[in-house]
Amino acid sequence: MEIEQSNIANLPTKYGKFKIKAYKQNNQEHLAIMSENFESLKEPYVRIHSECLTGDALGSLKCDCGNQLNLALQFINQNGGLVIYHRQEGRNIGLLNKVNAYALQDKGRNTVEANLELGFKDDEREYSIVKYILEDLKVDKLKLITNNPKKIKYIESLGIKITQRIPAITKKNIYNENYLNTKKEYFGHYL
Ligand SMILES: Nc1nc2c(ncn2[C@@H]2O[C@H](COP(=O)(O)OP(=O)(O)OP(=O)(O)O)[C@@H](O)[C@H]2O)c(=O)[nH]1
Ligand SMILES: [Zn+2]
Repeated sequence: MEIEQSNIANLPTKYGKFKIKAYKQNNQEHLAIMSENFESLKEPYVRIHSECLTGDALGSLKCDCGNQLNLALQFINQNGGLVIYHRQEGRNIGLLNKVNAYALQDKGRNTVEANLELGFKDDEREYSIVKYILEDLKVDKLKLITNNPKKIKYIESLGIKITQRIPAITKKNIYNENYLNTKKEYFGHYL
């Protein structure tokens, strides 16, 4: 697998100062966003955040992604660690297909039914680039910020030790209630 890497650069943000490094694999560009003390940490906090343009950049209320990203950046800036911004939009079906899935949700399908109706699996994400980034940054032990038990299993199956799970819970609203219920009941998220 051919992976291109950037140099490390400074990124001051409203949450505080970070260092960033980019990785490119098959036209998907991912980002490692590190706290300034990252190199000195033996067991960093890590958030693997799947891209959600509508939630992360547009303030969509249909999901919890934007709030989870804000929380994670704030937490990691204060407590030390790494956010991997994993550019697998729409659980890796891409933005156009996610909008089609949203159109089906407007007609009453839930997030899983919509994916299946479009011919996709319920979740198309894969984590090989995450393994690569963690190895590159010399992380073999971490505290993972997630509610997703499947994500924990995937990361552990890559040979990475998770010593603690930190919940990433955000507020419900009338637009994301169904989405969060499906995550809890179908995917088994700790919500
Ligand atoms: N296909 C599809 N993807 C969605 C939908 N809503 C959000 N997403 C994507 O779902 C991904 C986030 O996955 P989630 O299931 O919310 O959470 P997770 O990453 O598995 O688990 P956490 O670590 O607990 O956040 C992002 O890539 C979003 O773009 C949807 O209705 N359909
Ligand atoms: Zn989202």
